[in-house]
Amino acid sequence: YDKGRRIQHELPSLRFEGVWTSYVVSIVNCFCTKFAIEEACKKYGDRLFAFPLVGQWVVLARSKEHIREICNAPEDVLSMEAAAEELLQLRYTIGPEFCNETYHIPAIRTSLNQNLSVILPELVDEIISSFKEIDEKAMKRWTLSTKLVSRFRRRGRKDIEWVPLDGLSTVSRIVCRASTRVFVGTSMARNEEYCRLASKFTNDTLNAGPIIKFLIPKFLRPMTGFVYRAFYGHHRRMLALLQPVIEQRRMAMSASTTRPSNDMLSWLMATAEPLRPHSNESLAMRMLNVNFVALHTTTKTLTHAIYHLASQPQYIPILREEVERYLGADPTEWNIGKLGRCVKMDSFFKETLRLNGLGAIWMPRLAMTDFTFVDGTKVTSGNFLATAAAVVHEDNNIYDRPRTFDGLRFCNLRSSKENAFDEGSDDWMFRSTGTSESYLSFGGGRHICPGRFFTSMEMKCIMAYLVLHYDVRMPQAGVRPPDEWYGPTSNPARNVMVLFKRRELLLPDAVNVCIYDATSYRLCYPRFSQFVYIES
Ligand code: HEM
Repeated sequence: YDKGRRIQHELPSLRFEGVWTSYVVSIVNCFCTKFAIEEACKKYGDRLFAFPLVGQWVVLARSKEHIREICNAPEDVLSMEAAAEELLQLRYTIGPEFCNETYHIPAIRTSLNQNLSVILPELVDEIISSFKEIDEKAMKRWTLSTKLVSRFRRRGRKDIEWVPLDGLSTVSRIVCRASTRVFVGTSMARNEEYCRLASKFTNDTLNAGPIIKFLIPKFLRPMTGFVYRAFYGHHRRMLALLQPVIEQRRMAMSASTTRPSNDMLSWLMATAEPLRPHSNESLAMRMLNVNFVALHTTTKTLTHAIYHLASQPQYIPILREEVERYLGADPTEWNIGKLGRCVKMDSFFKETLRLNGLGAIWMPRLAMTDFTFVDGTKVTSGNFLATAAAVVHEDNNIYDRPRTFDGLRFCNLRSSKENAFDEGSDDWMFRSTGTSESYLSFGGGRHICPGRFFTSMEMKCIMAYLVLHYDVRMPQAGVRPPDEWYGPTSNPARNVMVLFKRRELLLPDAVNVCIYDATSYRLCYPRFSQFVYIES
């Protein structure tokens, strides 16, 4: 444990730098990591400093110059793969094959991103279907129980309309179904066992990694990993579910030269097969890994966004108006171009990720050789580096009123720039998928998140469907549940009920009210929450 500290003795660190005192401080820091990092940043300004996490010292960077250098450093100098492997003990939790071969990354980077417009209709279809499923189950249960209660308590109809749903698990269900539809297809998206396994695998892996790292001595880790994998049996269960689908795809691929379907499984097979044929086990495991990087990140972000929306319902009409204007009420007609015009919703997600990202420390890197920054600061081989992302995101030299959630912050910044909406302008910086040294939500450099375009599209479709069909609020008006922190990682609060109310969308066909739209000088009437223009 102390090795990292000793070789980094030339870097400043918060008080208590001794072997045992630093260990105690690291445990105390566990309960207030974000605050402790902020304190250190105040003390050391733009300098690099060493920060004790439990069992691990990490060198933190917050200045633009240092972050840029970390992003630009080659993999064999500052390695992201080695850092993730070590911090999450991926070799033992997921398996050595995952660490040795990462062909799922090019599949996401090229095939998924190139096919976004092709997969959009499937994604939307699954979102509609999962909302309907949740809706029916929850509404039935709630209406029944509320009716019974109301008989005794004489509650009014108003109460019955608002249905409480667990925020995190509802979002998790929708994201899992929508992503799985794009990754494997309809059969698995509707398979309860598959979705449960995909989410459980991520949680188990994220919990087991740090436990193995901090509690198990190195020589016992291979055996612990073996026992862990055998006990949980994620791979075995995934193989049992996916084997028939993989066999079917293989047959379709050998029968014709074209790919059988446009989903992640087919892209993985197409990427892997020319190099060397991959076993069914290997492909099933690879699918688990894609779920590992895709599901919890999207679920967390979308839940945070819904908590913001429900606690600040003034944003609902703003987002709804934008969705009605650019996407329209019929989700089957949504496309990438129309989604791209929803700049307010895009800004809402970007602001959510700024304030409620994945944690206080992002972009971990392991120094494979000694690394010297331009200002002369040297980080010796074997040390971990990372960025103090939460501090950067709440820096008042970069953002105005940085601790306040302003859902339209980036939209306003975008429109304040001349020609920001023109083709070829640099407005990408203000888009949710744009990154810079002051916005680190998707990392940076060669490891920048390749799934950010997909996740942005997915979250926008879900949110658009939500605001079109529901009103949301928190049980206690205006109160957002505080995030839960585990050391440097943050999560949206669990077991929090969000109240949903289905909107009355269906107006009678023969509407006897026409509205004069002053912007387009046309008459229109409201239908399906959209304005239908009367052309002649
Ligand atoms: C809101 C959702 C998401 C967030 C906040 C997020 C964030 C990140 C971050 C911070 C990194 C590390 C970058 C670095 O260290 O420089 C990363 C890497 C990665 N992400 Fe995401 N991500 C999200 C969704 C997704 C999705 C949906 C996918 C897959 C479809 C995905 C696939 C990956 C992969 C494969 C990597 C590793 C890239 C590499 O090693 O080169 N992510 N992501």
